[in-house]
Amino acid sequence: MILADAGCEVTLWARRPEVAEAINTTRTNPDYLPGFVLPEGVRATTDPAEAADGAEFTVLTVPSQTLRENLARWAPVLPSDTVLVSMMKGIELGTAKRMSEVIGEVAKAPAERVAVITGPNLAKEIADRMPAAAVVACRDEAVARRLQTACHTPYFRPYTNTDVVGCELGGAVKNVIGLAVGIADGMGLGDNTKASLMTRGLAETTRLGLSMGADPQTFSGLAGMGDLIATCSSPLSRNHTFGTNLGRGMTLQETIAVTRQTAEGVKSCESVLDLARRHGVEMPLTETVVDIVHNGKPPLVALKELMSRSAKAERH
Ligand SMILES: NC(=O)C1=CN([C@@H]2O[C@H](COP(=O)(O)OP(=O)(O)OC[C@H]3O[C@@H](n4cnc5c(N)ncnc54)[C@H](O)[C@@H]3O)[C@@H](O)[C@H]2O)C=CC1
Ligand SMILES: O=C(CO)COP(=O)(O)O
Repeated sequence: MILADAGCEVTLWARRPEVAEAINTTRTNPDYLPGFVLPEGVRATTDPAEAADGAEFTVLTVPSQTLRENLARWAPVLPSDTVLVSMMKGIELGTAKRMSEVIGEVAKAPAERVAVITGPNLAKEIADRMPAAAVVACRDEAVARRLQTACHTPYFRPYTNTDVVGCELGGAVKNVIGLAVGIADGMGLGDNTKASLMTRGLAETTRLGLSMGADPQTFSGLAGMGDLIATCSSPLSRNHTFGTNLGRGMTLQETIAVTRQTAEGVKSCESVLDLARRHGVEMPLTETVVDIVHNGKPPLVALKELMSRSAKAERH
């Protein structure tokens, strides 16, 4: 929608023929976005070759853990000069790779042809054309500027950044912190708790980023603090909502059963922790989320343990 509103011709690839058909005939996706009419410049197909044909930008937004498998199928039909754009906020399980790394590897694309769009961009608010800012990151600033122009609309204001690592980490880790804040909300805890989790969550994200060569300033920008605020404040966030259900006492299986859309942090909390261990970085909040979500630790026990960690200086 944003790309079409900015004047691009857009072809969506859809898995199900009925979804492509609905988009082409009624300009709606009744399953995922009922009530929203897509702009004229958007059409859909189930044929990846047709979707990719002549594409200046190829925007990838499948659930992170399915990217490798999907992209392996699409890679042969991608134009050799297309810029591959990730909007995914996850880290691959098993390899602990960022999505841009998976893209580079599977599509054999150099870093100059891989970009990221991230920031406080809750889907429903974007579909409502409510004003939002975002970050368009690419190692090659000229490519970031081209993508910035391609997605700049009166309601969507993208800023460029060359710190791809920091932008991706900001997006992936905020989902984990969003789960933590949701759990706290579900437990009936207050705004002090929420603010403390968000701030210390950003501190551990920055710590990880620094160890991976990211620019620390990225984390106080839209890809870091901005996205963290949106996810941790909004009932529209799937990660936040997932956490709230857990905090209210639902089991993991019950929570999964009532969650239809992708909550990336549920899987990525494990790969973020894996990444942290590979870099020798302590991430106590991420570890706590993994314990609650995957190791069955009761939230109240996890909270007590978190609060009784040894006292530290704030910078550590
Ligand atoms: N929804 C949001 O507000 C935002 C989401 N993102 C990121 O976008 C990425 C995708 O999430 P959403 O589109 O929001 O999730 P979603 O759950 O709304 O949609 C996922 C789409 O992927 C399809 N899908 C599921 N499994 C698949 C598979 N194995 N192969 C191919 N397609 C598959 C689904 O049919 C659906 O169309 C995530 O990494 C998320 O973090 C980023 C910014 C905002
Ligand atoms: O990333 C998002 C907003 O920028 C959306 O967050 P959720 O995936 O938790 O809904």
